[in-house]
Amino acid sequence: MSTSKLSPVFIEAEHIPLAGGGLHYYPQYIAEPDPLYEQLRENIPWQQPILDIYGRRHLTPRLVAFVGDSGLSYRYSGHRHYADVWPPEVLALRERIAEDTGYDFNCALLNYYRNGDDSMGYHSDDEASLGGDPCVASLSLGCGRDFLMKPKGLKTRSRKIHLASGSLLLMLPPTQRHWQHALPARKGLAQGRINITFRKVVLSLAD
Ligand SMILES: O=C(O)CCC(=O)C(=O)O
Ligand SMILES: [Fe+2]
Repeated sequence: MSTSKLSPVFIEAEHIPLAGGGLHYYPQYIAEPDPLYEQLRENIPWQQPILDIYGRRHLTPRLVAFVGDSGLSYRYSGHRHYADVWPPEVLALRERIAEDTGYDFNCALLNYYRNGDDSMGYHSDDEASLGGDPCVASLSLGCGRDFLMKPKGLKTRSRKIHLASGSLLLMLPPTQRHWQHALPARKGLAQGRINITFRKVVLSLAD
């Protein structure tokens, strides 16, 4: 049997067990995140979709993009989104994450939080098109931000994880079934952050 030397990425990995799920957190998955952050911020065709919440229209409080394998679409936040082609640096990340974790993905949602006013509310990544129990891999670049989690049905958070620049958070099955997560606003924070969540749309289940 071959014994391969573990890279620092895995030595520092933290497993966070959750009742009905679990996380793997790799704080320094990317050694030099700043150039990648700048590159994506400048080159991704960011959009700000309009959300319909109880009949009122709101601009999404962050910028988004959706990339993936050709022809793939994914329904989230009330709209169907068609995948843009993979930017080469995001495709390379997908391949590296698949190799390192054993999970493969066919699309990614990118979120650009321009400053601390931008946010994402509580939700689960549990769309039918992701199949019953998806693994979601979340890569963070730029300003560190708090990521909150709470069991479905509870009002208050029960976990807070500070997502550092260059970190990778794996939300393991069946986390999406039992937990919600959010990225709250942090008033006064001037720096931006980009998060990429890699997902696998199960084509036969696409709605
Ligand atoms: O920005 C984050 O860390 C979370 C993003 C997220 O939950 C999502 O895209 O579904
Ligand atoms: Fe999410």
